[in-house]
Amino acid sequence: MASEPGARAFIEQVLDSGSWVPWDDPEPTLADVPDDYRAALARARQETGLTEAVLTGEGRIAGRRVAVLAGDFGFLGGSIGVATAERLLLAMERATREALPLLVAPASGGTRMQEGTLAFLQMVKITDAVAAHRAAGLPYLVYLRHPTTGGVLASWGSLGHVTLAQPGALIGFLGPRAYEAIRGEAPPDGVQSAENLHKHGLIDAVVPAEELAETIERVLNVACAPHPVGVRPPAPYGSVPDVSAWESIQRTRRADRPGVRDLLRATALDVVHLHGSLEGDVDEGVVLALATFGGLPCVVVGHDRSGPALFRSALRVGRRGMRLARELRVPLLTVIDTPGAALSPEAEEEGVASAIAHSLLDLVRLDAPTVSVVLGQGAGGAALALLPADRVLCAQHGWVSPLPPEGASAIVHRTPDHAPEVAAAQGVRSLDLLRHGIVDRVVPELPDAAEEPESFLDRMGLAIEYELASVLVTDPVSRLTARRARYRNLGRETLTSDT
Ligand SMILES: CC(C)(COP(=O)(O)OP(=O)(O)OC[C@H]1O[C@@H](n2cnc3c(N)ncnc32)[C@H](O)[C@@H]1OP(=O)(O)O)[C@@H](O)C(=O)NCCC(=O)NCCSC(=O)CC(=O)O
Repeated sequence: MASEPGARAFIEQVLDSGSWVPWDDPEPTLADVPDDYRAALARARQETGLTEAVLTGEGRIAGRRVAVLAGDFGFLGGSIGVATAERLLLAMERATREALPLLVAPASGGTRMQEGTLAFLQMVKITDAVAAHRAAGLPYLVYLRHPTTGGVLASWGSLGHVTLAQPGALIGFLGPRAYEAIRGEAPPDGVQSAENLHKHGLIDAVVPAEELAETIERVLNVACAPHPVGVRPPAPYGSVPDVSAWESIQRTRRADRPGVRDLLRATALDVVHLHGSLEGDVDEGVVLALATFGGLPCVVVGHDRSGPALFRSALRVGRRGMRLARELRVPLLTVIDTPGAALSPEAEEEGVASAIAHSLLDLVRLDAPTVSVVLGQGAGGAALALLPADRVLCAQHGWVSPLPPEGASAIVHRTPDHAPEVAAAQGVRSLDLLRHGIVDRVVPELPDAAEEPESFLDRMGLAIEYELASVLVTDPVSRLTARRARYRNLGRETLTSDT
């Protein structure tokens, strides 16, 4: 790929025109530098007009203040020495102090070889500064430019709430020059490309620099959205019709029933689809996105009914969504629409049950406000893993059952043929869920979502907006207390005492 435009060109391309304000100190200096390194530094300064391999400062994206840290590969391969690290550190600390989102855009050969191990260990303090910034609830956004390698990728380049990359960029841990020297052969073609890492769940999206500002704007519209001051409830819906469980189940299985992607398309704004766990898991069975509903922000984790059965990877992607909601301090919206988790030898061996348990563990105690929506099918542990929330909405034909009704019938009757009666007896319908306090509000379908997708989705979008507003205005301590009490008390009214 053609050589990377320098840090200055990148900054000009991405920030609002004329908004850049540099933060860098004039000339970082190192004592006791060998002559050849001193000469290389002087040459790099002369050739690039920069004083170090990173530029730091602030500017605006769509009018919003953002701190920016950009690497310049032309300066000693964008490598990180002690002075470079100091500059990064000071900028990260200032961004945290001034409560600014950070956009970091490295282009680097990694640790500066001329400075050796002391430079290598700088990764620790840079990572600590990233941790402090994230702990302050501030968005940390990464744009990986060509090339990004070594300790930069293995520290501040891989810790984004959202990670984007330049098309065609070489991105890898051990860069090809070192790989070939150490392993005696060139790395296979294409492995260290932005596109390949995206495919493997390590990068959310590959975005040209000229489109970056627009993507960052949407991310910040979600991550920095103001909280509502009040809540306007939607009109009441009237009573929930008494249709059979089996009729609802069949209606939710219609191929043309709208799913989470349709919900986002029809009712949300600022949608940024995220991809994978950023730790190497990808799963087409789950949607992870940032979005706003009526201006209210949320992280969306939803089952994609058009995707495959859920494996452990889907649950890991979901848990990333929970972490994002907690760290960015925005509500989590989960959308349940699954015929069930993968039932296969591989799923057993990779621990799908353990993944469900860990998802549930994270969700029941999640600090962030939570709203869940039973949009359609809600079979088994895969549904449960996303269900518990401060507020639970259910589409009229949505249902929740311990396993697919045919499986329940097989356990009780040794044949799947009694699924309709078993589903009725198990109380899986929205009407039953409402009666038991498992859901708070049932959103009508007239007569079902597939027959009136636009108006159903509008109704659901408004209901979500209302619930997001109500969880956002509730004080966090009482919200968490109420959530715990709700699940603690579930089903207790059905107990009798002999004494
Ligand atoms: C990044 C690259 C793909 C870029 O290849 P290119 O052909 O475009 O460029 P290049 O190799 O000629 O490099 C351009 C100039 O930058 C210099 N340069 C590159 N990386 C450097 C570094 N880390 N320290 C000091 N100088 C560096 C080169 O010497 C060269 O200088 P001149 O022009 O004067 O000759 C390659 O350099 C590469 O594969 N590097 C290895 C990356 C890597 O594995 N780093 C790990 C470092 S250890 C580390 O970071 C810690 C860890 O891994 O945890």
